[in-house]
Amino acid sequence: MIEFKNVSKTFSGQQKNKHVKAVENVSLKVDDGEIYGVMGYSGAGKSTLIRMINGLEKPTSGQVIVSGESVADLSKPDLLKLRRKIGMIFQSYNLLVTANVFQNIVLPLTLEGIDKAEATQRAEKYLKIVDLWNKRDSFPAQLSGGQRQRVAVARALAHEPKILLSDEATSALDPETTESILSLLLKINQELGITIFLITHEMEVIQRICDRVAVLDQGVIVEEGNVVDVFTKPKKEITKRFAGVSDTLGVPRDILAPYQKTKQLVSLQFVGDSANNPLLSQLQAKFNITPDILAGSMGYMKREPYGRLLVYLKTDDRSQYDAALQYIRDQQVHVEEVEL
Ligand SMILES: Nc1ncnc2c1ncn2[C@@H]1O[C@H](COP(=O)(O)OP(=O)(O)OP(=O)(O)O)[C@@H](O)[C@H]1O
Repeated sequence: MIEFKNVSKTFSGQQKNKHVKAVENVSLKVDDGEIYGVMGYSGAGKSTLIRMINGLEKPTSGQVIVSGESVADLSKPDLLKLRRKIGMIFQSYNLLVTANVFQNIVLPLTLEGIDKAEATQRAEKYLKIVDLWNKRDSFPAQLSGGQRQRVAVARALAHEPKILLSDEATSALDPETTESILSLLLKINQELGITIFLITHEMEVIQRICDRVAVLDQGVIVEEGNVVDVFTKPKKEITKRFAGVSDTLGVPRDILAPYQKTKQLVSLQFVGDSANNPLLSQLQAKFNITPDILAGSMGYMKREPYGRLLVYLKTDDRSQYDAALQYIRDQQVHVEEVEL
């Protein structure tokens, strides 16, 4: 388990009295086996936060506790021991360019004192898990970005960590390769039971694999919780920006203006089972309302179906309209009347 208890980190600048508050009073808990994401724009404090988990940075105040131990209070040998339980992958892969794929896994293990036979066995096991056993003799320069990241994942796993830290691991990759690395991380989490703590500025990463998320803005956690809750009911403007959510789903205002006169423009949000209901056809049958769909998107939050629609509920009968809104709510679909 990873726990941040009122953690702040201030860097003193080169000029006197110039301090940067990189992380401010952060408290969060990550349970064993979870995939936890911290999301924020550049400079929000994400790297500082993740580096405090393996003791690369020390908090100015507060405590970071990993597997029951306060990281900043560990002796050097104990910190080394803890770091062995924590793997890390980066945007830039950090592979040894003069070593082939196999040696990239084996060398760090032997440096750690693991004997050659064991190191060789682990290299084979984890290169097979990341599906790169056939590239064991290649050098990093001969691999694609996605393959390099897979080597980095295998190298981290070969130390058999309990926790994997991921620092923007997919930020340099195209969407398809990103997807393949994210499904690899999900597999590692599910099959090996490794807790994953990741930082990212990409909503898709959080949406695809995380159980819980913290939104970090200028060092402060502004929203935190279950991914579906945080992104389907975002409270803060920054979270809405990440979720790409505006009530009008990007439809230009002049196109919406004529609908606005009747004030029967609504945004609907479906999560889980409610996404499978034939709601719109029921509105027609039950309330004689013709729903006019102006925009929409469907997708998944982890394995949960999730959708948004911007709909004009066409009817001259206001009481039918009000009854329809109540009916929509009764179906566990989140509905909001859109004000332009
Ligand atoms: N060693 C340092 N000395 C001084 N200031 C620092 C240091 N490291 C980070 N900072 C400052 O702390 C703030 C948070 O930086 P951090 O790198 O943690 O953010 P980030 O969210 O990871 O950004 P990015 O995604 O761009 O890496 C920034 O204002 C940064 O300039």
